[in-house]
Amino acid sequence: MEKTSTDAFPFTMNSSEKQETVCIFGTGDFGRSLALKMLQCGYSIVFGSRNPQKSSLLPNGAEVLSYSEAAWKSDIIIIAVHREHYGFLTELTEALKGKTLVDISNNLKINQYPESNAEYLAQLVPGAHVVKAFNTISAWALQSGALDANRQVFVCGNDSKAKQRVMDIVRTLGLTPMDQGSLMAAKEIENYPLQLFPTWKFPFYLSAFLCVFFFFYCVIRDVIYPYVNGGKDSTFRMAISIPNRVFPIAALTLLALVYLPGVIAAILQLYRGTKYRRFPDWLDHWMLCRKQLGLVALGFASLHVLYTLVIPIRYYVRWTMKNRTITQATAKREDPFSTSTAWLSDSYVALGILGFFLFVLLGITSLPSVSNTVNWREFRFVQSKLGYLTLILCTAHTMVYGGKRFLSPSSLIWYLPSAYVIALIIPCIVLVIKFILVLPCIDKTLTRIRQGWERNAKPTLNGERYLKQSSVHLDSEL
Ligand SMILES: Cc1cc2nc3c(=O)[nH]c(=O)nc-3n(C[C@H](O)[C@H](O)[C@H](O)COP(=O)(O)OP(=O)(O)OC[C@H]3O[C@@H](n4cnc5c(N)ncnc54)[C@H](O)[C@@H]3O)c2cc1C
Ligand SMILES: NC(=O)C1=CN([C@@H]2O[C@H](COP(=O)(O)OP(=O)(O)OC[C@H]3O[C@@H](n4cnc5c(N)ncnc54)[C@H](OP(=O)(O)O)[C@@H]3O)[C@@H](O)[C@H]2O)C=CC1
Ligand code: HEM
Ligand SMILES: [Fe+3]
Repeated sequence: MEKTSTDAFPFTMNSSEKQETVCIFGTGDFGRSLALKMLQCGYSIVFGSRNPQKSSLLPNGAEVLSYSEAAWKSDIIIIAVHREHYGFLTELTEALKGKTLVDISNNLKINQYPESNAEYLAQLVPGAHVVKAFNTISAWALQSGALDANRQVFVCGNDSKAKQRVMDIVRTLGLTPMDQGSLMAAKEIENYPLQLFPTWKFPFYLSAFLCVFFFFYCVIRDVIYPYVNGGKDSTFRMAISIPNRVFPIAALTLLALVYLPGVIAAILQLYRGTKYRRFPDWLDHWMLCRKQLGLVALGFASLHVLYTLVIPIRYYVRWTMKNRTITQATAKREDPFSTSTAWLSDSYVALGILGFFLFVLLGITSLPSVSNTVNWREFRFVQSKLGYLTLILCTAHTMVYGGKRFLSPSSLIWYLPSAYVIALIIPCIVLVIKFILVLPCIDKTLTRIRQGWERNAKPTLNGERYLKQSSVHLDSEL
């Protein structure tokens, strides 16, 4: 078949160049999508198929042969077949000798097989050079061109020439190859698409725990206590009142937990007198999911704002207001205006609004399209300085909300303080330590340590000088 189709014109390759022929085994979803993309980028495609006659829906311009015929047509063969069906390849050992086999397969579960699919393929066809690639790209994304989200193609293989050729193809397709080393890396690469939001796991479980804990805490104080003490049914509070305590408390706690690892890291560096020792794993991982923690916190803060907006239209609130007015009228008693209460009430709402504004600003700067337009220092300024300001404002909002009741023994119910008092513990700890850390004498030492100065500057015995991993990670994340 000649390559004459209109939807397959070359634009990346010089038309005078001889077109490279690539063979694709398997005419399934992925094989077809990849073929279409490669034809558009100027490659000649030969499909290998069990039923070359019956194959349908193939892109115009591609040739379809039997597996054994197709194998002789090209040096590069992309195996777009599920691992379970690799068996037929053993019969083609002769034709595949010295050729580059590209394994693109995925499994259904992490660690489904003892060895990676690519290593299994290498065992089946010992004479071929196996390269792992493309498994993190979906057939749908290849076809629809919606590749903005993920242009990275992880590539690994033992033969560097074969690997280079595959990386060239990846580049020609407008994707970015990421060399992951030898075929030993295949197992990890095969696990990538099977992972479910790995950096979101910790924030997710933590916020679920916080919500459940504070929900039951508030139920005890706001529902069970009034029932036990006066037979009052306050269960309706579980719909809005209690969520509007739980969500802002979760937001404040998570926001504080975004900034806690930074101060722990600073204390560790001061204590050790060097920045060249690796942080413990838990701290490293905590540092790496701060962005996710922050975004989850922003989500909860937004919920709090929405719940707060509906307060005036709530039946319970309107009833309470009306009833108070009637009670005062019948008792001919006036409620004197308290300027200090007015100040407290306006202040805490104003602090909340400002805090939320900065919170949203942090969220906006974390969008890649925005963070790409600011430099590293500007990003740090927003995330670190304005981030602390957000934490200060939100903490102040909560403290002033507590106002005169804050820490008063009368607000204890069954010895339990109000939920927001508990929620203030972590933010206050973070802010106090941060305040100590920015005192000039301590800040000076910390800055010197972070510039490479070491308190005991003699060579370490085992020569281990780890880079501060988390900051490296943070840099590469941007
Ligand atoms: C809504 C929201 C969105 C967020 N989005 C993002 C995001 O997109 N990306 C992201 O990374 N975080 C994000 N975060 C998390 C958080 O804002 C940042 O991680 C922030 O940089 C943490 O600031 P920090 O001062 O605690 O820590 P760090 O900036 O890690 O450092 C603490 C201090 O140490 C200094 N320091 C740290 N490392 C070094 C070093 N190697 N050399 C010299 N000095 C050093 C810093 O200058 C700083 O003063 C987000 C948070 C929220 C609430
Ligand atoms: N779909 C996707 O988005 C992605 C898929 N992958 C990987 O690509 C590979 C192919 O996936 P996909 O195209 O979706 O799968 P399909 O089931 O759509 O296609 C598999 C193809 O394998 C061929 N094949 C060879 N031997 C057999 C056999 N014994 N039984 C059934 N089929 C056989 C068939 O082609 P023929 O009839 O021509 O012989 C078939 O069309 C898989 O390893 C998958 O993990 C990787 C990333 C993304
Ligand atoms: C537009 C912004 C905001 C407004 C208008 C606002 C308003 C309010 C109001 C009216 C209350 C009292 C709720 C009640 O009576 O039950 C409250 C409580 C609270 N707010 Fe906000 N808030 C805002 C933003 C924030 C933000 C960004 C945070 C923190 C991340 C926050 C944390 C809290 C906390 C912890 C409480 C105490 C909850 C409780 O125990 O009742 N608020 N806020
Ligand atoms: Fe890591």
